[in-house]
Amino acid sequence: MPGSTIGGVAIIGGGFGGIAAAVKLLKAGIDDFVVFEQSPAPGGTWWDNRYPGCEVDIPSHAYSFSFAPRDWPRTHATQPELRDYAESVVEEFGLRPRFRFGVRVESVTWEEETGCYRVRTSDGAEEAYRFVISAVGLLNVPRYPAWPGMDTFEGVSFHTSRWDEEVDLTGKRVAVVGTGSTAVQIVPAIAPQVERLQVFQREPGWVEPKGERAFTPAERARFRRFPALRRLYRFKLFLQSGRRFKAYDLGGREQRRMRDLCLRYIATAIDDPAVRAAVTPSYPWGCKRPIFASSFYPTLNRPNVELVPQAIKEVTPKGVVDDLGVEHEADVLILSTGFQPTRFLSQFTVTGRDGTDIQDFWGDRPRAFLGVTVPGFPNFFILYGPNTNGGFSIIAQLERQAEVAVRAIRTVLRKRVQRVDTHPSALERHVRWVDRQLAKHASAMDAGCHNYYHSPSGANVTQWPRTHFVYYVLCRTQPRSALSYR
Ligand SMILES: Cc1cc2nc3c(=O)[nH]c(=O)nc-3n(C[C@H](O)[C@H](O)[C@H](O)COP(=O)(O)OP(=O)(O)OC[C@H]3O[C@@H](n4cnc5c(N)ncnc54)[C@H](O)[C@@H]3O)c2cc1C
Repeated sequence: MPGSTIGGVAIIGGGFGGIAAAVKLLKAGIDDFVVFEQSPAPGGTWWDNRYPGCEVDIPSHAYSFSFAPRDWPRTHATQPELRDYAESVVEEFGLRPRFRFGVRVESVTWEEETGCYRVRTSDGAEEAYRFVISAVGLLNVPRYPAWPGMDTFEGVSFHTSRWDEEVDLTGKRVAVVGTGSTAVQIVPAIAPQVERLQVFQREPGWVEPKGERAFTPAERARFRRFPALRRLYRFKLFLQSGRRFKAYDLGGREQRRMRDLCLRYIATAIDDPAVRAAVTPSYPWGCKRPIFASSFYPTLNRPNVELVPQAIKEVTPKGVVDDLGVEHEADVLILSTGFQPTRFLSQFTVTGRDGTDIQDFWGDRPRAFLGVTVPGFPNFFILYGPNTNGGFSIIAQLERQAEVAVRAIRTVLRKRVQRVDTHPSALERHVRWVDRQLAKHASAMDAGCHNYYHSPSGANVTQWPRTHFVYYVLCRTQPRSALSYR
């Protein structure tokens, strides 16, 4: 764009990924950046998901930034606490003036002549930036089912990530569709309030008690007084997650241990033998995302709650029809049907060198070196990209990705070159390694469950196959030979 000013870094998305990128840039001494966020506030996942009972599944001292420790009141933070945390990190690092809230990025297009991306936004602006960091998340675009009759429903219907706060559920007949990580939080939270709650389950998940509790005042005081203790506790949580990780090995002892733990939990927490049978999965632990919930199973014992172990096949004006053809009337239909994680970067168009659209480059197999860079898309970085989901705390994974991006940007600036790009062979090697690791993983395509990890051709495109420590080491060591600067 001749004559126009060229910006430094455009960060797209103001969730924890965008915030991590912004702070890492500042810490590297790079302060020429902007964060585009379509919502009116930071937080991403924790801004969008406001359903009753929403909270994180993993311990908060691990699910927080290494550079922004917090005096967490509970082992697992609630959604309002996490939203507040996002706000407070934005304040602490003075990021607010860098945010452009309410602005959606529509496209980024590489321009060979200027060595910049043209960034087009929903407010009609077009600006040039030397670098782009995409932080638009993995679980950001809701998945709406295509059941026949959906638009004929006379009650109220909404997706869990678009919770309608105007709707009072008191005394209503409510149908929750889905029994994944979100539904198991909503069901116990709304059961005492509604007249009748039907929970539709297509396929059960392996559920383990979460063990959430408030920290005692003494524990909190110790963490405040001795920050090294808190760091040690965080480190211990990551170490323990390494043991859990072994359970993904199908033939291993840990796999059996996790199954037994979950089976014992079913036996002790659920009264009705028919419900116990219905919630018992027939596939290996770890095939689907493991579910952490301490109050879901006990809630199924309530007289006003019914588990319907059937998928939905149709919606009528009065309710839903299950796979067996039985109609269930409902006033409110809550779609706990998840997101569209395999459609990476569907939120905006990315055009790289020679006018290549990233979706054409990917076809049915979204792939990126370490999940972050893609050959032919210079100076472009993806956070929470292909095959990075897992590794315990996504915040930790996001920090590693932001570090890869910021180190590369700093190298471009230090070497006074125009661009950084990825050797195609480095990407192909990385993908082959990921595929080899995932072939032994409980989430493999043929392990026998429905999960959200696979693209239509069957490639697992979302999951990181090893622990966070392995990711950490690879992110520190591999970019040196995989990235080229000129
Ligand atoms: C209900 C739920 C529970 C979860 N629980 C856990 C958990 O227990 N542990 C865990 O590790 N992870 C969990 N996750 C995953 C969670 O998404 C990540 O931990 C993390 O919050 C992802 O941050 P992000 O910034 O990458 O993406 P997001 O939080 O999704 O943020 C992306 C941001 O990009 C913005 N955006 C998207 N497109 C555009 C555009 N074109 N222009 C401008 N802005 C755009 C969005 O508005 C959003 O604010 C959970 C996810 C969900 C949905």
